[in-house]
Amino acid sequence: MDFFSYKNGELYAEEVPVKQLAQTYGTPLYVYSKATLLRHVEAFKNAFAGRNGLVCYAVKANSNLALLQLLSQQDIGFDIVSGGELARVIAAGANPSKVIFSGVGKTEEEIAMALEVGILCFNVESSMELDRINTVAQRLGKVAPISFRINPNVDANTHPYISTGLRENKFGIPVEHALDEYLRASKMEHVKIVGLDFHIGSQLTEISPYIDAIKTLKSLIRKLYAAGIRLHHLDIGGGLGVTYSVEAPPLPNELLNAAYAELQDLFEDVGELQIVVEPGRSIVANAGIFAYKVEFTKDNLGKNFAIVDAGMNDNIRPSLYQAFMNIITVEENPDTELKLYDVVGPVCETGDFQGKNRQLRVRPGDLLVTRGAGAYCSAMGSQYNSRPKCAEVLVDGDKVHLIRERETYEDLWAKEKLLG
Ligand SMILES: Cc1ncc(COP(=O)(O)O)c(C=O)c1O
Ligand SMILES: N[C@@H](CCCC[NH3+])C(=O)O
Repeated sequence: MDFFSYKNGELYAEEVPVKQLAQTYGTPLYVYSKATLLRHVEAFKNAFAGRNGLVCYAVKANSNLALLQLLSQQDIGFDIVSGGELARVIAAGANPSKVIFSGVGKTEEEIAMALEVGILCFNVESSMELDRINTVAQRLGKVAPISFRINPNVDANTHPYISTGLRENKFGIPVEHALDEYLRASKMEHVKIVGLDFHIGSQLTEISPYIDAIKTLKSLIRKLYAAGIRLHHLDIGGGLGVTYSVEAPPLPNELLNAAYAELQDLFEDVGELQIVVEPGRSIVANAGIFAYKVEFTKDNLGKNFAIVDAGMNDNIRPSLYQAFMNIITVEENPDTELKLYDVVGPVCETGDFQGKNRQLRVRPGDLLVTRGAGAYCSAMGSQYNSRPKCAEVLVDGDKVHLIRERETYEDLWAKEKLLG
């Protein structure tokens, strides 16, 4: 069921007309559907089919406090990559004991903060990071739970900027070094080995790269057990893709079924490990839309532009990854001529577009919507060109919650200081 659908020629978010939201809260505007978000969380939880699993939502995809609050109420954990994300999940009321800390550049302060609040584990991404965690834990009189993020050198078949499991990518430690690092960690007094992790990329539309990674890591896990190192969990990362246009990514239960099937022989030998997943995009992307207004249309010698009030600062995905995101009109406008448009923003960059060559029936003043905008859109927003960050609302049936106020001009320079 699509909670963003047309009724009488007009787009609704659950039971609220998008036009009404735009009138009340202005544009550009991010609109999220609570029912969609919760359905996606349930799909992951159910995919474990009663087995020992943990869903850790990847906060980077959308870190709005109210959304984190809603997610933590679903009794799931979080995957974080910074002290800021840790502070956010705590502020949202999450339990730190379900937080996994990923990322290649954890600072001493971030490690200390995570140890003080008692997170589930650090996904260690380098030899030096292991030493740093052990040293900080020693200083604080703690034992840090750790898991190594292993780079299995598999091709995730996705955009090069969001591929993370190849040797040439900065993430994780090479599988060839893994046994030595685990052995080193096993001798450290202030770390405790609890798991093994991989995350090979984002917007994956096939199961096979996950299975290739699991195959590689199964033999590593056997070597660890032979060396007397036992694990509590195996974290298979996030990365499950979503449908932006014609992609048909696997469903969470298809991924988990395939993973369990591949792991069966290992689990028979070493016992069943908890499986952790770190989904971001597949939880929030299609739970959100981005609504904006057409300010002008113009015809430059046969090339049509729809100039909108949303810029690359609000949603950078099309500019940064040439990402295709579906653009639809809020009113179906059957009487308006269908034309081919580049949907461009007000930012002074040629790369400032939401979509190119789109067949649309639009007039100035009309509202457009980019679909699939719940993930990596607001979260990657900036104030470039001194554009205040947009408002965000969460729709729940016929109720609307303003979950981020539109920034004011004063907010733009709130942290800046004039010379004395
Ligand atoms: C370590 C880690 N976990 C989880 C995710 C979430 O990925 P996705 O939003 O593709 O599910 C990412 C981002 O790719 C990541 O870097
Ligand atoms: N920002 C990327 C995904 C990055 C994944 C983070 N590891 C996107 O919008 O597709």
